[in-house]
Amino acid sequence: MKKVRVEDAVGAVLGHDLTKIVPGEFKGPAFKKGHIIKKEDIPILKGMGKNHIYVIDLKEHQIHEDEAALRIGNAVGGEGIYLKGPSEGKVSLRAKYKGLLKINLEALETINSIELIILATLHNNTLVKKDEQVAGTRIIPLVTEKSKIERVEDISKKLGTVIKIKRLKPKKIGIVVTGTEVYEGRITDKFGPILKNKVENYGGELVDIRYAPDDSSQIEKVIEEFLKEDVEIVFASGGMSVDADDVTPKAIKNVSDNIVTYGSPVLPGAMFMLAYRGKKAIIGIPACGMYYKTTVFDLVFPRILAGEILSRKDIISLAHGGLCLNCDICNYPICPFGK
Ligand SMILES: Nc1nc2c(c(=O)[nH]1)N[C@H]1C(S)=C(S)[C@@H](COP(=O)(O)OP(=O)(O)OC[C@H]3O[C@@H](n4cnc5c(N)ncnc54)[C@H](O)[C@@H]3O)O[C@H]1N2
Ligand code: MOO
Repeated sequence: MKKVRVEDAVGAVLGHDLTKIVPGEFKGPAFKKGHIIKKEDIPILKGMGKNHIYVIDLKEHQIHEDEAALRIGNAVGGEGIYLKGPSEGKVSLRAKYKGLLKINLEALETINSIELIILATLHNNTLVKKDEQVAGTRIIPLVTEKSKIERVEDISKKLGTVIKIKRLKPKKIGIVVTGTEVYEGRITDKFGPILKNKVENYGGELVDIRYAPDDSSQIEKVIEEFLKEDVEIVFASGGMSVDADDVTPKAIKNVSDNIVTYGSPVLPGAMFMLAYRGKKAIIGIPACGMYYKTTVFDLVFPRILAGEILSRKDIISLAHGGLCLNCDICNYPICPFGK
């Protein structure tokens, strides 16, 4: 540390806390270790009886925690991210808009392998709100080598954007509610309104809810109509499991050219189906989607709205964290489900 005149200390980094005491009123640090001295601090320091202070002698190859955190934040934050701070050496990364958080896990791990640098994030694929904090970063000591920050910048360049937010696009959605009991009016449709609500909450554009009995060709006919009307995502609800009348998977199979999965390693959601006709997704939603507040549907649908074409591997990787706790009050996404 170096002793300097207060007047000469502007821009320098304070080497230790400076305590201020006003009898009966205040005792505490007026300036904290690591604070960068500003011009307006000079009269305050003099008023505290400080004509000289100890500052950290920052060498050419070193960087202060505030600047380091800002540089890491700028290097790792991509589309849809803004920075807040630094505050006490930490920079937070926030969402510019509502969307799907994408974390490059390989890059995240590589960056955190650099000693004394930390970057903590929410889980990949979390649906985040505007202004929500999605990550935080800092270095551990007050000062570190510039070369470490340059490594973070290199990793971000080589491995691609580390943290970004994908916007959800308001895709056109058609719902076909299956079940002869509903089609014939024996029971009131409870599934359609629930799915309509989900579409609205996630920001999709509902075209129509149509009905079909447990007859494969009639379900196919409704799906085909939707596809002709430029619907981009079709939901088919019910009839997804093993009963003699469960024909929805067969209907989806017949109208699709790519079956990604029938069955998902998620509970609730075992009987879920995802298929594509070209880029149009056809989603079979089992009746659990009507009963439980959150199911596999909530893990998959935002990703499809964000423009992702999901593979079988994406569905398989839902297994870890795919068991819902089935809480009395559902706090999803603030829970382990889908993480
Ligand atoms: N023996 C087995 N039983 C069940 C299995 C299984 O593998 N073996 N799977 C279970 C799972 S997992 C689910 S999820 C459920 C339901 O699957 P489905 O999608 O086939 O459901 P449905 O048979 O069509 O209907 C079940 C129940 O819900 C009522 N329903 C359906 N749609 C509507 C609607 N639009 N409005 C109101 N009510 C509706 C329907 O009338 C039935 O009562 O199967 C488990 N069983
Ligand atoms: O598809 Mo059922 O989903 O597991 O309750």
